[in-house]
Amino acid sequence: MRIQGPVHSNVSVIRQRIVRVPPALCRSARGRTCMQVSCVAETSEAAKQVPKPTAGLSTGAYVTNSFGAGRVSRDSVDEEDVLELKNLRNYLVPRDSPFIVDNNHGGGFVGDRDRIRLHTVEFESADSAGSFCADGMMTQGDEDSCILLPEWAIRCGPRKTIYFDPKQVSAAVVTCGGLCPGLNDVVQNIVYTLTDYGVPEDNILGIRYGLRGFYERDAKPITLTRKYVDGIHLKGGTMLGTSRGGANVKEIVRRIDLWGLNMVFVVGGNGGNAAANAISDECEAQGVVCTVVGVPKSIDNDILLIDKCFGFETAVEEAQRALLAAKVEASSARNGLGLVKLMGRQSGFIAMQASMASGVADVCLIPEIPFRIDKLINHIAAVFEKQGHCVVCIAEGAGQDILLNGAGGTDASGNPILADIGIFLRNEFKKHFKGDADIKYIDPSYMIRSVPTTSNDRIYCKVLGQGAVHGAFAGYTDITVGLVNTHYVYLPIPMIIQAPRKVNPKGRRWNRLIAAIRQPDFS
Ligand SMILES: Nc1ncnc2c1ncn2[C@@H]1O[C@H](COP(=O)(O)OP(=O)(O)O)[C@@H](O)[C@H]1O
Ligand SMILES: O=P(O)(O)OC[C@H]1O[C@](O)(COP(=O)(O)O)[C@@H](O)[C@@H]1O
Repeated sequence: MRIQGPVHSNVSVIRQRIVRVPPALCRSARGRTCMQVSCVAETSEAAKQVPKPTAGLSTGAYVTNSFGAGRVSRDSVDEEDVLELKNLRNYLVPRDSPFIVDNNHGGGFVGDRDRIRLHTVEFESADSAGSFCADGMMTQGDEDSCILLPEWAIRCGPRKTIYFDPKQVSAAVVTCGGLCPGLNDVVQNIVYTLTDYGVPEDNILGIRYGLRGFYERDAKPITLTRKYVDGIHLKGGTMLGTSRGGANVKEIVRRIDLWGLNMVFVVGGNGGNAAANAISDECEAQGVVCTVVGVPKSIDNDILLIDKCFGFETAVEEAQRALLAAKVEASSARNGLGLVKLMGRQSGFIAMQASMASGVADVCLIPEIPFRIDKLINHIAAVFEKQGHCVVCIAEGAGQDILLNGAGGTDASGNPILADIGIFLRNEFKKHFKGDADIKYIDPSYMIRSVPTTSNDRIYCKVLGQGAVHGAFAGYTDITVGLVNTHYVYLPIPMIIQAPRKVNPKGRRWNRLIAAIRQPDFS
């Protein structure tokens, strides 16, 4: 549907509120994420400079940032402290959900005001582990990058009131970026859920080979029927195809308009969600009423706020197999050294979790934590001394700073092209240990991301596929769906694409690993 003039979607971001913080509240904020606020408020001169509450806004203790308001005190929670979502409801006609007849199979519905708490831990003091940035998220893995978040996120799920007539829905599904276990599962469940609402099968398009498939002549979209997607979850990869680059957003929106699409589902990572956001904005600018919903995919698990991306658990399962193989090889040789390189361009989640899960890694190196080769080699020598062999796990993005010939440049999507740290380290180890170590190098990267999902991920993908469609029928747009604090929520896409999520070098998860494997500091 096209309307005259630009669509002004019905508010999305938190209302801007800058509220004076009483010193008492600042103290109760335990000197953590609200630092910026409390520092200002504790000095009386500075406090005078903090704007007074705007008329009509309830007094609370919040500070605004680009996408949300940060909570300062739980006492002051009010109705609006929630990550609001964009919606197109002003342009759509509300109606009953078709599932109302049997109260959604007896399971009931989710209300628009149902919400999930984003701040779940109450810390005793600023000394408690993890208390820093407790009311927010870190975008860069360091303390300066802490962004405050509101208290709540809107719950994902089916609503009693929907904003599209299922018979009039024309939807498209696209997968983009690198492979990840579960892409087919998500596509399948989007199709199943759309047809459950009553969307005619002929009206569901599968876009081929990523975003370029919207407009490239040699990759015509396919019709996604239930029969077509039956059983696709048993295979790895994506039956739609994927690619990097090709995000010609104007051209994409031209096709959306031409084909009369009113729902677009983008299954992608930080890049894919950025594309979804750009498509949503362009639709808005051109007055095209189409809801755009992302499903966050990242084998690197590097999406802000999301507990874990679909496929990540499967990837860890596969990755730890490579570590187990490295252990068998290494422990069968005198001074055996098993070196395993895993994916993780900017975030070391796979390496960290696989190392922890395997119980055989002696060293884990991730992009977030720099290391020195001499210190690493000394440690490996010490491990040889103690146990006769050593297993080293390295994420592909680690140690890029020490590589002599960085690959440089970017791929078609603008992601940095990395130099091969695995080969480099293997050569360095060979140079150093000469004939005194038996080095086996394993790079299972593409094997890991091409497998079908394990059962937990399969279930997760089902919920995400269903949730994406429920969000679209609810009239929301520019949203993504994910598991946050073990609940399914909708998040505004601009919130999650600010930066890739990283392992917190001072966090409990990393700390548990290095304690378990007794890894010293290599910096
Ligand atoms: N900032 C952006 N704006 C619009 N499109 C983008 C942006 N970043 C990436 N894309 C597009 O999103 C798609 C997927 O991005 P990519 O980085 O390859 O994978 P991922 O979605 O896994 O991060 C590509 O087609 C890419 O061109
Ligand atoms: O060889 P490709 O397809 O560019 O993929 C390599 C990259 O894909 C990843 O697995 C995931 O990247 P995306 O999330 O951008 O798809 C990275 O870990 C890895 O660097």
